[in-house]
Amino acid sequence: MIQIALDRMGKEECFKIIAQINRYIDYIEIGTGVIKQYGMSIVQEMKKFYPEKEILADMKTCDAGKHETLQAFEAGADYTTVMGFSADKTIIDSLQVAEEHRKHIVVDLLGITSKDRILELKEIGVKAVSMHIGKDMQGETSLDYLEDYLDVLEGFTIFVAGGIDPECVQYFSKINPNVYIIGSYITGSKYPEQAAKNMQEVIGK
Ligand SMILES: O=C([C@H](O)CO)[C@H](O)[C@H](O)COP(=O)(O)O
Repeated sequence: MIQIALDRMGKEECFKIIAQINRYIDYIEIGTGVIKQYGMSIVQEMKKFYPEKEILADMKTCDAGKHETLQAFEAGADYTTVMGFSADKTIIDSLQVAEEHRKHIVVDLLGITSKDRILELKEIGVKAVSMHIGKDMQGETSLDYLEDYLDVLEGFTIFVAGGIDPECVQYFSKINPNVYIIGSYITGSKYPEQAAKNMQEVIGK
């Protein structure tokens, strides 16, 4: 499945892109910077326009788990993100809110290299994780490391993110992701619809 990540763009452009690529995507991510710009109202509007899509608010919560998770769900998000390096209490509080609302938490593993931490996350009840290479580290990180995590990722729903384009899908596919998060390859393209179609063809449904 494909999640489009809407980052570094204005509200009008976010809606324009989704209108163009709607048929190729399953999840719509409202990026962290976009939420910082517009607040929770853009999450609310996106869900109103696309109720059939899974809406993920990329809150990147690292403290005040209960409050921020509630903010995302009350705005209509189906998924919200919590950072893997957060205190266990933050993650557990977020998971609890998700359970109460029958919604979902994706724990973002940005910056986490310890397999033990991933196993701890499983212990405390995390169901979905995102193997994420941050914007500022893309191009500096060899993607070969991904398959070293296959054993500890077993049993999680796996999201992958970080500069994914048709050429590097082969590296990410080694960990059998459930959801590919694609941002700039589509949103930075002159032809977003064609780019989204390319990704769908490479990834398959
Ligand atoms: O989470 C993201 C990043 O930290 C910027 O906020 C992006 O949504 C994610 O990396 C996907 O975008 P691309 O890397 O541009 O594909």
